[in-house]
Parts: sequence; structure tokens; C-alpha cells
Amino acid sequence: MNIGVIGGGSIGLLLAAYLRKSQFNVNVYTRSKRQAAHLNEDGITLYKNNQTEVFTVHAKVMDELCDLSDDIVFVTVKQFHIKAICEQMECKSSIPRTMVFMQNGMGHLSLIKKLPIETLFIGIVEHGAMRLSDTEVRHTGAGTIKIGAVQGTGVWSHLWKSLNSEEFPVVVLNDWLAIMERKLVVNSCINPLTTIFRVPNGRLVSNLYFLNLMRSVYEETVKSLNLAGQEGLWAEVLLVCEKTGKNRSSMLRDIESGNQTEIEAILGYTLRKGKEQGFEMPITKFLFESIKGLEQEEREKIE
Ligand SMILES: NC(=O)C1=CN([C@@H]2O[C@H](COP(=O)(O)OP(=O)(O)OC[C@H]3O[C@@H](n4cnc5c(N)ncnc54)[C@H](OP(=O)(O)O)[C@@H]3O)[C@@H](O)[C@H]2O)C=CC1
Ligand SMILES: CC(C)(CO)C(=O)C(=O)O
Repeated sequence: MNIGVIGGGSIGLLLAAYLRKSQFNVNVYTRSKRQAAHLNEDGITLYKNNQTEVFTVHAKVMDELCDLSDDIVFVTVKQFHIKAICEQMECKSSIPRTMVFMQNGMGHLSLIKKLPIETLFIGIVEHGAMRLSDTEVRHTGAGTIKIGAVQGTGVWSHLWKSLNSEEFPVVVLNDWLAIMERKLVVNSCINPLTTIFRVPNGRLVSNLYFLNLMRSVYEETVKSLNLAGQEGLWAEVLLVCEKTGKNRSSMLRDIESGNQTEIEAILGYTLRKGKEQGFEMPITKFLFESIKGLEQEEREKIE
């Protein structure tokens, strides 16, 4: 079976490595020629705790492909890249029948549902991963990948079963929208606060002042999504903080490396939901403006 992974970032390299570990043939589609060349030459080096493993992969430049003929393709770009990916797909002579989109945040669903593919999955990533170079990735926090079928179902249970392992758990859940919303709550609570205070995820639990702030963000978020009173949701946020305790959130790393963040897809979305229902979300608004402000600071430093 041929499996494609679009995006050679932190999650793309992590996923490609574990797919290879499960003996699948993996093609990684990168944005740059340089990264594709490095991956073909050196493979992917995966660091986890004190272990180092190297996996060979085939890599190609996404823009240079005429067709994408893998059996299944995982899309691991950032949420704000999805529009460009959908446009690139329109130019290919053939596209896969099954795709899995693994983005944080909401808002891209309407775009991906328009793609002419039979089976569409979303994947919720609860792992922490950090790309160290074009070919090296560190598995910084072990979590779970949750898969949900948005349209079609296909016959993929063998893939999820083969990929699933103790160190890389994969579960299939029926209620994918609920899973996405729960992940949105997790990211709304963790990502902006860790970015403003420049702390790893675990500090939001071990520092009581940060914990109080996170609880306030949580209250506003669950109200905007009509999830107030959902059993186990606050415990889930705390568990992710603990499990990825040493991890710097993807938003913090984006700000530190001068990249755009996914704030629009995370707090931008919950703010819109709150507005639709006519209530104020002062803390969320403060966090949203703070992250937009930090993005601008970083941009102006570079210019
Ligand atoms: N990293 C983490 O720990 C976690 C991440 N997530 C989520 O997973 C998703 C991916 O995150 P992450 O891997 O960290 O992001 P990265 O920024 O590390 O990776 C995104 C990759 O997509 C590539 N890319 C962008 N556009 C294209 C394109 N048109 N064709 C091919 N490649 C493209 C980028 O290329 P280039 O390198 O050339 O810019 C980059 O390598 C996000 O939604 C994130 O929120 C969720 C949980 C944890
Ligand atoms: C799970 C978590 C919070 C891990 O850091 C994440 O999704 C992110 O960083 O974007």
C-alpha cells in the first residue's frame, strides 16, 4: 500500500516515521526542493526519549507532481495552508480517493468537503512533535491520534490497526465533530497562554496562577461552543497539559520562529461563535489580540 504525507513539518515527519515503522511505503510531499532532496538522501531520523531511529522515505515536491496516486494521503500542513492545498489538488491529473486532514482548529471543513474525493477523514493529533531539521523530528509528547470519518468510510480498519501501537496509539471515533470541538477547547486553553507566557504546556498546570487563567479561558470557550457541563472535558485539558508537559505548543513555536500562527482557526472561531450568540468573551478577546500583536511584532522584526 502506498501512503502519501503532504507536508514535511513536525507532524508530517512524525507520522511518516511511524508509518514506515509499521512497514508502509511512504511518500512525503514537501514544499521545498531542498527538503525533498534531503529526505531522499538521509530518510527521517526520529528521536524519542533516548532512542534514535532512521526511516527511509520517498520524497517529492508537491508543486511538481502531476498526479497524487497514493491509496491514501494524509495532509499535515497548517490550517491556513489548506486553501492552497485544495487549489493545488485541482491542478493534478488524478487525486487520491481517500484523504485524512490533520489540522488543529476549525474553519477548514467547508473547504475540504468540496474536494472530489470519496472518503474524507479528519485526524486529531494529541502528540507533541518538533521538527529539528529537514530530516529530523523529536517526538516530544506521546498522545493519541483520533480519526473520524467525515464522508464515506472506505475499508481502512487494517491501516488504523497496523499503525496503532503502544507508543503511537490510533483510535477511530464516530463522533468526529465532537472530537474536533473537544480538541478546539484543548488548543484554546493551552496554545495562546503558553505563547504569551513562553512556557511549556505543563506549566499551565503546575503554576496555580496560570491554571486559574486557563480555567477562565475554558469557561468562555465551552460557553461559546455550547459544551458547558460536558463530562470530563476540563480533565482532558489538564491531561493534555500533563502528557505534553515538556512540549512547547505549536503556537509558541510559531511565534518564536517568526511564523504565522493558527490563532484565527482557534480563538477566531470561538469568538465568532460567542458573537453569534450575543455574549462577550473578554479573556478570549484579550488573548486573540495579544497573539495577533505578537505575530505583527515578529513580522516587523523580519521586515
Ligand atoms: N507540532 C505539534 O506538536 C502539533 C501540531 N498539531 C497540528 O498539526 C498541524 C501541522 O502542524 P506542524 O506539523 O507542527 O506544522 P509545521 O509548520 O511544522 O509543518 C507544516 C508543514 O507543511 C508544509 N507545507 C505548507 N504548505 C505546503 C504545500 N503547499 N505543499 C507541501 N507542504 C506544505 C510546510 O513546509 P515548509 O517547511 O517548507 O514551510 C511545513 O513543513 C497543525 O494544524 C498543528 O496545529 C497538532 C498537535 C500537535
Ligand atoms: C496538544 C498540543 C497542545 C500539544 O502541544 C497541540 O495541539 C499544539 O501544540 O498545537
